[in-house]
Amino acid sequence: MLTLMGTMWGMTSPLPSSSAASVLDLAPVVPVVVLTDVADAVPLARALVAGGLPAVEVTLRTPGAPDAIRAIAAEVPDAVVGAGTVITPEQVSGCVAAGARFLVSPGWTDALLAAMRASGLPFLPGVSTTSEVVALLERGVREMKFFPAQAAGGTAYLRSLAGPLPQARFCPTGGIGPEIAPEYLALPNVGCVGGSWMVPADAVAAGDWDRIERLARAAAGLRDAGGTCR
Ligand SMILES: O=C(O)C(=O)C[C@H](O)[C@H](O)COP(=O)(O)O
Repeated sequence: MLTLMGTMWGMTSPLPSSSAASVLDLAPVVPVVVLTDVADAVPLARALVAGGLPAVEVTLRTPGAPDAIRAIAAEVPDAVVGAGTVITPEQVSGCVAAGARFLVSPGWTDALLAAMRASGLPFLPGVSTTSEVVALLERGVREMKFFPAQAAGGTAYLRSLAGPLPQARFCPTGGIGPEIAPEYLALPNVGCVGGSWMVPADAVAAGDWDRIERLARAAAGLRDAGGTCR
C-alpha cells in the first residue's frame, strides 16, 4: 500500500534517487504543470504541497521550465519536482542539472530510454499501445505513463492490459479530471494518475494559490474515493 501520503511528505521527502524507485508511489495524483512565468514556480509548488500533492511534474513545454525546476528544488524542500515532456537525451541532462528528481516522457525511443536510465533518476516513459508496453517490458521497464489516457482508450484499455500484462504499472495522463480519476485509481495496474486539472491557467495567472491548494487537497483525497494506489 502507498504510505507516502501528503502529510508524511510534509515531514520528510525521502525521495528515491535510484531508477529502481517508483514514481508511481509518490502520490495518487501528479500535477502536470505548464509554467509561463518562472516566478510562479515556487508559490505554485508550495500550494500543491500544502494541498497534499508533493510530486510536481514541470513540463518542458515552456522555455523557463529548467529554471522553474531549479527554483522548486532549491526553495520547496517538501516538493518532489520532476520534469515532464522529456523527449531528447539532451533534455535529460538539463533536467538532472536543474535538480529534477524524476523524469516523464509522453513517448519513448531507445536513445531516450538509455539516457533516462543513465540519469539514475526514476523515470516514466510514455506508451499508448500494447506493443509499446511489451517493448518496454522486454527492456526491463515495468512502470510507464499511459498517454494520452482518455484518447487512447481510457480505463477500458488499461483494464484489458491487466490480464495479459499484469507486470506493467501505469500513470495514466491526458484528459483525466477529478470525476474519472477514481476509476483509474481503482484499477490494479494503476499506481497514480497525472493531470493538470488542479492547476487551472486562470488561477496561476491570478496568483490564486489558495484555489490551487484547495483543488490539490481535493485531488489528494481521490485515492480514498476508490483508488488502490500502491
Ligand atoms: O506534456 C507532456 O509531457 C504530456 O505528456 C502531456 C500532459 O501529460 C498532459 O497534457 C496533461 O494532461 P491534461 O490533464 O489533459 O492537461
